[in-house]
Formats: sequence, C-alpha cells, structure tokens
Amino acid sequence: MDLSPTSVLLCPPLDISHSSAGGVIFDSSSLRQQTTIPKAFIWPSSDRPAATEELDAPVVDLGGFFHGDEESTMRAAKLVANACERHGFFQVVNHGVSELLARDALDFTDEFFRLPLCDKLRARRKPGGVWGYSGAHADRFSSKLPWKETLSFGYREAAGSERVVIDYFVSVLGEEFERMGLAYQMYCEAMTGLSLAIMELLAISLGADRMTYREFFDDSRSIMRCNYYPPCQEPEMTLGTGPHCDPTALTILQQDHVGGLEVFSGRAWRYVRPVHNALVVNIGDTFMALSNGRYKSCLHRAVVNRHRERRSLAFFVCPREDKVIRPPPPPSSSEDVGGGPRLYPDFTWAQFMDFTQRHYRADMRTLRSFAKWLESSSSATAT
Ligand SMILES: C=C1C[C@]23C[C@H]1CC[C@H]2[C@]1(C)CCC[C@@](C)(C(=O)O)[C@H]1[C@@H]3C(=O)O
Ligand SMILES: O=C(O)CCC(=O)C(=O)O
Ligand SMILES: [Fe+2]
Repeated sequence: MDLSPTSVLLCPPLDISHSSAGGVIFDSSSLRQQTTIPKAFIWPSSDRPAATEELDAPVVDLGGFFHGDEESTMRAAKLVANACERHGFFQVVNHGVSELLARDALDFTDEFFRLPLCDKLRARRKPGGVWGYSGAHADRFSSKLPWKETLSFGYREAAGSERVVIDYFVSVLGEEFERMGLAYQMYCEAMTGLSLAIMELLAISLGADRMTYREFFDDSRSIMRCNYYPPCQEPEMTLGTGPHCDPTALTILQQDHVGGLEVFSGRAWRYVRPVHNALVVNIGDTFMALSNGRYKSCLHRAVVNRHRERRSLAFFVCPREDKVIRPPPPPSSSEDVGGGPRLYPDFTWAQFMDFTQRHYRADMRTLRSFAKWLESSSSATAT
C-alpha cells in the first residue's frame, strides 16, 4: 500500500496515498495499471466464493397494481410476500419510472466518476458524514476495502426541498453541475413515488392496513448512492461491495447491464441477472424490524470483473430520524405484523444510522449487533 504523502491538489498518480488533508485517498485509474491489487483490498477467502447459480427471485409487474386492478395486485402481493419471506429480494417492471430519466441518471454517474480526482475530491465525504464522494472508503477503513468509488447525497420530499439535490451539486461542485443535480433531483422524486407504492404493496402482502407503511414513510429521508466499480486486475481477490444487509428500510437499485450483484440465499451466493428496464428492490434491516422479522433483510454483495466497469444507483429509503421503528398491528388482530414475540426493541433510525456510521461497520449482523448494543447501553443508563 503506497502511503507516500502527496498533495491532493496535484491529482496524485492515483494510488492509495495520504492526502495533504491527512485522510487516505484512492483512485483506481492508476491502481488498475498494476499487476496486483494492494493488500488492503484483499478480502478473506470466506467472503469470496464465486456464485455459480442464479437467484430465484420474481420480476413483479406493477402495471396492474398501479391501475387499481385488485386481482393483479393480489398476484403481485403474493409474489412479494414469498420473496421477502425467503431472501428479501425481488425486481419490478412497469414501475412507472421513465426509461429516459433512469438512463440520464446512469449517464451522469459516468460523467461524475470520469472527472479528474481533484474535482471528485471537492465533493469528498466529511469524516462522520454519509454525503459526498468516497474512494473505496479508504478514509474510513484500512482493510477489506471495497473496489469502488461512491457518491452519496440526501433527499427528502418536503416543502422547500424542491431543489435540495440541485443545491447540493451546485454548492459542492459549482454551477456547471446544475444539470447533473437536476437529473438526480428528478430521479430521487421518481424513486420516492415508487418507494411509497412499494410500501403499500408490502403492507397488502403482510395483511396490514394498506396505508400503514405509506403513511409511516410519507416524510421519509432518503440516501441516494451512485456506485462506480472499476475493472479490477484481480477480481477474485476483492469485492466491489462486501457482504451486508442494508440497515435502511428499503432499497431500490438500478444496475447497468454488466452484472455483479449477488444475494445469499439457500446457503449459497447467487448472482442476479440484470433485467432490462427492471429495478431491483431489497428489504433492509429497518423494514425487517417493522415486519417483526417476517420479511428478511437481504444479505447481498457486489463482485467486480477484469474487463468492464459497472455502475449501480442505490436509493435507500429511511424513515424520518425520530420515528420509532416498531411493527404495526394488522387490522384484524391484536398481534403485531409478523406475529409472535417482538424480535427487536423499539429504536429510531437516527440511533441505528449513528450505530452503522460510528460504532460498527455495516455487514451481515448489523441489526442483531445494534439491538444488543442498544439493550446494553439502555441497561447501563438505567443502573
Ligand atoms: C446507511 C447506509 C450505510 C451504507 C450506505 C447506506 C445503506 C448501505 C450501507 C453500506 C453500503 C453497507 C455495506 C458497507 C458500507 C460501508 C459500504 O460498502 O458502502 C455501507 C454504506 C456506508 O456506511 O457508507
Ligand atoms: O452495486 C450493487 O449492485 C449493490 C450495491 C449495494 O448493495 C449498496 O450500495 O448497498
Ligand atoms: Fe446494499
């Protein structure tokens, strides 16, 4: 790992190196010229078995649901219930998000990640924050680095937020990025609309009042993340994104045609074949808690390849920070959704987000570890 100091302003020869600002920076364009990858990117062999089979997950047609066709809605709800009880993963088509808008968002992802490092670092993530540019999270972690660059920013649909994404791009990168900001503003608006429709379908599939989750998330806070996975000279030694469950409630992911997303199901990693014009939907930890464990938070990862770059846009839906996460009662019985004893304590997204960012690296056991940490910290304050 070349840690020779260098100045950010000189757009260093793109190794992992200390920036003049003290953080560690990474840019792949020179790293990938080398025959091997730095040790920091090598993941334990237990995390790396190659997926040989395809995931059996439904591609749910939302057309009938959007047109109020009850029979088609029930069919979709049944497919969703079965998939979410098994692995928390399905894809959707006829989702109402315009193909042009989706393609623009992906094209602007290319435009951003092709910028010189100096420009990308003008958007660099601040320590302790989530928004901004990150190269392999090299400023946060020193091992098991993911072979990716990311750009993350927030979105909320509230009065006065009509320009929240546009203003972020203009303030961080300059007026010439207003078009990029507008494309992502419109994309986040479309994703929010789709996420509320999916929340309604999830409620129907759980036998809860169909407006329950739609109302719970009507003032949702979202995190938009653009992932860029460069080609890698040793793809079998690293991962684009390590095995994890999203701590958020629901993820709507647009992936390009390259492939690399894998889901752990049936005791094996299984690859997800990209479906043209489909969007990937996966359940996160927060929704697993909202369904009292009936729907599974999807354990997934992203692998990289030797020859082709890959892009994905992940839209993470989160509840307003102070809302208490607890399963709603279904309309017909006093039991919570998901039935049986509560599996997780009440918590707020603010507490959980703080935990994933400051106390614990999000990975396969995040919610369980968070619940234990919460109980131990509440019993400590109670004594
Ligand atoms: C709240 C979040 C933290 C992460 C981005 C969103 C939802 C997914 C999380 C993440 C992708 C899970 C794997 C590890 C992680 C560090 C990453 O690879 O990016 C996580 C994100 C993060 O902490 O930045
Ligand atoms: O790029 C992908 O396909 C998955 C990315 C992911 O899981 C994430 O960003 O949380
Ligand atoms: Fe994820």
